[in-house]
Amino acid sequence: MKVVVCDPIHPAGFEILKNAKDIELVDASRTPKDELLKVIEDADGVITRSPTPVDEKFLSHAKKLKAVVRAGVGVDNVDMEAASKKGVIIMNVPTANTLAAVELTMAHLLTAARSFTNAVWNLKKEHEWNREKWLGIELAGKKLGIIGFGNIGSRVGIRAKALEMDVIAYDPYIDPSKATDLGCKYTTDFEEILKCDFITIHTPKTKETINMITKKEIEKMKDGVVLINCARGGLYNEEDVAEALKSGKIAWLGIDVFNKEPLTEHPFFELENTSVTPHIGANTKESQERIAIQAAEGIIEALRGSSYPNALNLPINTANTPEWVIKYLELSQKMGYILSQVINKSIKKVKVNLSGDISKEDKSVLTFTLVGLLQNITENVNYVNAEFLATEKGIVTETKEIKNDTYKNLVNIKVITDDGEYSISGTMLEEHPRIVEFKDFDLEFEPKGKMIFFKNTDVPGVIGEVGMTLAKNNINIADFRLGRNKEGQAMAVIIVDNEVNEDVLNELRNLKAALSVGYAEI
Ligand SMILES: NC(=O)c1ccc[n+]([C@@H]2O[C@H](COP(=O)([O-])OP(=O)(O)OC[C@H]3O[C@@H](n4cnc5c(N)ncnc54)[C@H](O)[C@@H]3O)[C@@H](O)[C@H]2O)c1
Ligand SMILES: O=C(O)CC[C@@H](O)C(=O)O
Repeated sequence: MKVVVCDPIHPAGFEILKNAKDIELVDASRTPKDELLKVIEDADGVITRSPTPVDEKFLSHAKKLKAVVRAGVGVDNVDMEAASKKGVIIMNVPTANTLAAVELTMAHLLTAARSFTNAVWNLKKEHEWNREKWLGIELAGKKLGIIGFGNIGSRVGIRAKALEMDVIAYDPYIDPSKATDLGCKYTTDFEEILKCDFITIHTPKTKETINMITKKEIEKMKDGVVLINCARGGLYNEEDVAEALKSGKIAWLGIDVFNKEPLTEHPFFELENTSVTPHIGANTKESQERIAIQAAEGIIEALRGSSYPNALNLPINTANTPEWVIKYLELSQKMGYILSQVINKSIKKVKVNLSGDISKEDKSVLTFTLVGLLQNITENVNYVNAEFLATEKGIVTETKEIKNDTYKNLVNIKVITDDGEYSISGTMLEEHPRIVEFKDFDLEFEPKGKMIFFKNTDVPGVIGEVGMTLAKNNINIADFRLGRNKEGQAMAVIIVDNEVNEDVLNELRNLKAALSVGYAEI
């Protein structure tokens, strides 16, 4: 399997990839981005950092791509929808660079308080001894507003508390105790953040957070406020912030990330009251080593199919899913796969009816069912793209909770095609997967092996005729299950040991009592 490393990573990551016997490593970390598109054409996996956008263009060139590891946190440069449609699994390395980003934020905060970079520059490069000019302010006793109180924001809070700042956290998506347990105030009132002496942002770049600070918000801020952004370019509107820096409304901006990167010219670089760094939040020896190791291990595991650490577009996080749920998901996929083999008309609708605790997992059950169902219809279907592919094929899907008094949990799949409805139900009996209904007939069998589904009018002698036909073709019956209905019909599921070809199935179809004959193999 070919893994292309698209951006520089720590040597420890290269070492792991080189030592993996089943991996062919291509180091394209110094390859110009337009040439990279050629290199990734036959890549099974790639490792990227922020300079490599994983967009439609990238994805359309990488025809064999199965997984991408973003060696860092932010995935704002990954087209998640396009990747999911193509069945490409996207993973990131979420906490390996947290401390590095936290410490850079603290550096910008302290720099802002003491005009540190300017004082250093003034003495070293301009050779001036200016003690009066570099009059700073103390962080102690000042209010720090933190927007986004996740891995980085919360640790900035801890450090700011140690510097005796009053910390206010704004993050509508956390439990307030995450902030209050650390001695920080929690607010849902954004205006309260705007009234702080220092404001730092640590959110992902989303539709909601782009331009979170614009002229309108700046007007509500204190005169002489300090802004820090070590998260993503564009969370603060660059033009509006530049204007306020010029007027002195904002006393200082500490910034590591920009709307367009890389860049060497920017209005912020021309201003004295800014500290600017070239997106080095994650750049410490320790963090880069951790990231590279985790990224290399992650891509290998994903390509081997053993696990998908920190996958962002999988329908379920297998690490956190209870074993019993996984068994039901596997059963749903098998049931979908059985139906895909007996149905020969195009699918119009898939209904997943669930009963018991499994009904809480309806989305995952639907995904696994679709993977099974589409297996024979579509190439490269997987858990990431199954729903997209179903929608693309015009298949309507629906999940519903139903009542059943017989089983603790039940999964019923109904597939509607041009020639009618196909139904299959399954459950786990003493931890073993069992089909308990097929095409509205109650019967019980294990979804395994070579299965003939024989539907007939319920008249004497049919079982004998079926047995004779199979025997004549040297097909041994391993198991025989029968279900009957009130309309005088029967359904047999015959599990056989030997190959069953179309001629044998046609012989069975020609038996007088036969109504329909299907075949599936798992
Ligand atoms: N400069 C760098 O090199 C560097 C390094 C690492 C991370 N980052 C960036 O830092 C940011 C934070 O990373 P993290 O690891 O702390 O992520 P995280 O997911 O742990 O935390 C993000 C927090 O933002 C919150 N949030 C989301 N939308 C919000 C909104 N509208 N308002 C308020 N809060 C909101 C979330 O609830 C979450 O708690 C990301 O953008 C990441 O890409 C930058
Ligand atoms: O080094 C990088 O690729 C970006 C690091 C950082 O912005 C991240 O999101 O993890």
